[in-house]
Amino acid sequence: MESRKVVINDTTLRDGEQTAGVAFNWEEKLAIARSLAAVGVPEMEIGIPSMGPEECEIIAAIAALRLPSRLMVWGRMRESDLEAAKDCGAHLINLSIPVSDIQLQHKLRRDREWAVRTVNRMVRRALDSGMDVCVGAEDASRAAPDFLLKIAETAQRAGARRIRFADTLGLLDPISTFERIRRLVAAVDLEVEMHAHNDFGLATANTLVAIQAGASHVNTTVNGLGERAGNAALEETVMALHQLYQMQTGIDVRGFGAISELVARASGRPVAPNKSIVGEAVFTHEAGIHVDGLLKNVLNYQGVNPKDLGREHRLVLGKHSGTHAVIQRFRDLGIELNEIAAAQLLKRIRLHASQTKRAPSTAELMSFYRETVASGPIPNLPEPPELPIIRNQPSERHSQS
Ligand SMILES: CC(=O)SCCNC(=O)CCNC(=O)[C@H](O)C(C)(C)COP(=O)(O)OP(=O)(O)OC[C@H]1O[C@@H](n2cnc3c(N)ncnc32)[C@H](O)[C@@H]1OP(=O)(O)O
Ligand SMILES: O=C(O)CCC(=O)C(=O)O
Repeated sequence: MESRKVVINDTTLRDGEQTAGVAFNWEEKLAIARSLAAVGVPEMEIGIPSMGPEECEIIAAIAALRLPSRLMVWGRMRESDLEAAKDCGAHLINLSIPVSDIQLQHKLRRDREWAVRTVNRMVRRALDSGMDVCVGAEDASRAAPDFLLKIAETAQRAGARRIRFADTLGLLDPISTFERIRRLVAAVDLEVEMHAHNDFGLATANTLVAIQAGASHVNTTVNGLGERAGNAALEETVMALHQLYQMQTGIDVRGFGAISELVARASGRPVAPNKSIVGEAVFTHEAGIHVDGLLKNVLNYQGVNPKDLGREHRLVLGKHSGTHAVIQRFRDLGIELNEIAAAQLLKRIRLHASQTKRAPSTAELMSFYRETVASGPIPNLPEPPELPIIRNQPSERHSQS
């Protein structure tokens, strides 16, 4: 892809915190904001001033940090929400309005004409308060396409700088996302921001496709936190932009592990071991063919380079191991196995894995080895080393790159 820059507007502190049961305290909000700014996230949506004075104070405290990131707050298309937001110190306000008929009629009990009039009036009012304005087109994916364009044109005429396309229920697939965003980008001279939800597991894919269709801004959350199934994950979106499209975001991905842990702790939502990019297990390998391939040349089974994230490949022994992995592991422990011994030990390791559902520790491996030596003559099998060698090899981690 071309060297066009895309702006990440991370909404961990707004949509992320909307996850049912999540409530960040003051320190956690400040710490998350600081961490996002430290890795170079250029924009963040930090809260909802209309929630009341306490929320406004937290927002103002984040603003007082004078982070290098632009700060957005969220509000409804209401005077009261604008009033609440105007002294918080945010640079941008996202004024949200549902644009699907279902939500206009059955949530707000309004019609399309009301929506157009309201966007026109509220954007102008918001500009008077000195903030830049984004119009949040809620439920845009279920809106009549021509009506969405009318809202966007109205927003532009009134002076908004951006329109957010919200796939509020996560109903789009990549092809429909591409078509809708391309149409929106072609119709208006506004920044276009994609806000994707993950109800079908497509949030990151839809976000990437929106960028291909011309979106200038995208919303993400750390660990993909957010309403229901969450939003597009920051770490997935940024890594994919860098690696798959050679697009730059200015974000230092080496900080993702720490931010992920911080947000997991603060949200009480642990990260699944297989969660892309930041999951504990995403660079761990057991399968014999994979480990053999990695040992011969790491590129055989390396899609993402763990070093880019400050991590390492980790090899573990288990039910699916092969003899090459066993030989290498014992070599690391100072023992050169022959193939017969490796095959015997592999059997023992498989039995252990089936019984315990975990990798053997170093001490257990050494005990398997002693059992193997004791069990009968295996040509050229050395005596087990003395204990200091075991103590010198405490780590279960094997760096391969
Ligand atoms: C899709 C999204 O994520 S949108 C963001 C949603 N986020 C949140 O709701 C989290 C924070 N929310 C809150 O703290 C509260 O809901 C508040 C402070 C915003 C509002 O609280 P309350 O005034 O008690 O209203 P409540 O939440 O029960 O109902 C929502 C009201 O907002 C109205 N509303 C909803 N969206 C909009 C909108 N975009 N523009 C104008 N009004 C809206 C509803 O019609 C309803 O108004 P009504 O009382 O006239 O029927
Ligand atoms: O209107 C917006 O700003 C988008 C709100 C949102 O979080 C959503 O629709 O999923």
